[in-house]
Amino acid sequence: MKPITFVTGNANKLKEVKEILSDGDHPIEIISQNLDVPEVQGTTEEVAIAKCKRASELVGGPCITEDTALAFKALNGLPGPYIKYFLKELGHEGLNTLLIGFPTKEAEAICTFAYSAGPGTEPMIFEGRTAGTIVPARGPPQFGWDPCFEPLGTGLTYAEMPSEQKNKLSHRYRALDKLRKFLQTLPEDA
Ligand SMILES: O=P(O)(O)OP(=O)(O)OP(=O)(O)OC[C@H]1O[C@@H](n2cnc3c(O)ncnc32)[C@H](O)[C@@H]1O
Ligand SMILES: [Mg+2]
Repeated sequence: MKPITFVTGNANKLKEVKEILSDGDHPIEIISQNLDVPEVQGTTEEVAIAKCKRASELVGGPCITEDTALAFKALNGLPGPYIKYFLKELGHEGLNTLLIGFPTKEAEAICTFAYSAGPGTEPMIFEGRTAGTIVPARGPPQFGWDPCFEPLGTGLTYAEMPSEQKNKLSHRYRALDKLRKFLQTLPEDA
């Protein structure tokens, strides 16, 4: 199948997407474009759809984009799609501090891929979720909030896991599993 263009400014996302999609019987080749696409406010779906529409206009053809949200149960899903700015201003410690006084530290990592067939078309959405707990940072701080997210039942934060382990249970893996199945149905000349 033809390679697909992934528009992202995040090198860690790109690395994981390549690892996950190159694995298995039908590897999918990724071409990346590092473009800074403006992100609107709204639900994770609204943010993902608007970003993919804009990305396909910039690319001038089909593309995929990805949005990651971290939803705290005690905060009714916030910071959600705004986690990037919360992490930047508050750090790992601040994310924990936010939850002081709340009875639950439960959170959900949400990955939303969007596929656009080209400018002017309505993007399709593929979502993956992984449930976990917000904990004081453990493990190498290489990728975003990985050190303070512990998926349920693992006893390890994302940052403490080998990448093969994260890539088998992550929000990103679960969304890509759906996207992969869809991409395989596209005609060769799409
Ligand atoms: O260009 P794009 O693809 O938008 O890349 P971005 O870094 O701006 O990414 P988002 O807008 O989706 O913001 C998500 C934030 O969550 C972080 N993040 C994304 N996936 C993650 C993961 O699997 N583990 C930890 N942090 C992650 C990422 O570094 C950002 O700070
Ligand atoms: Mg972004």
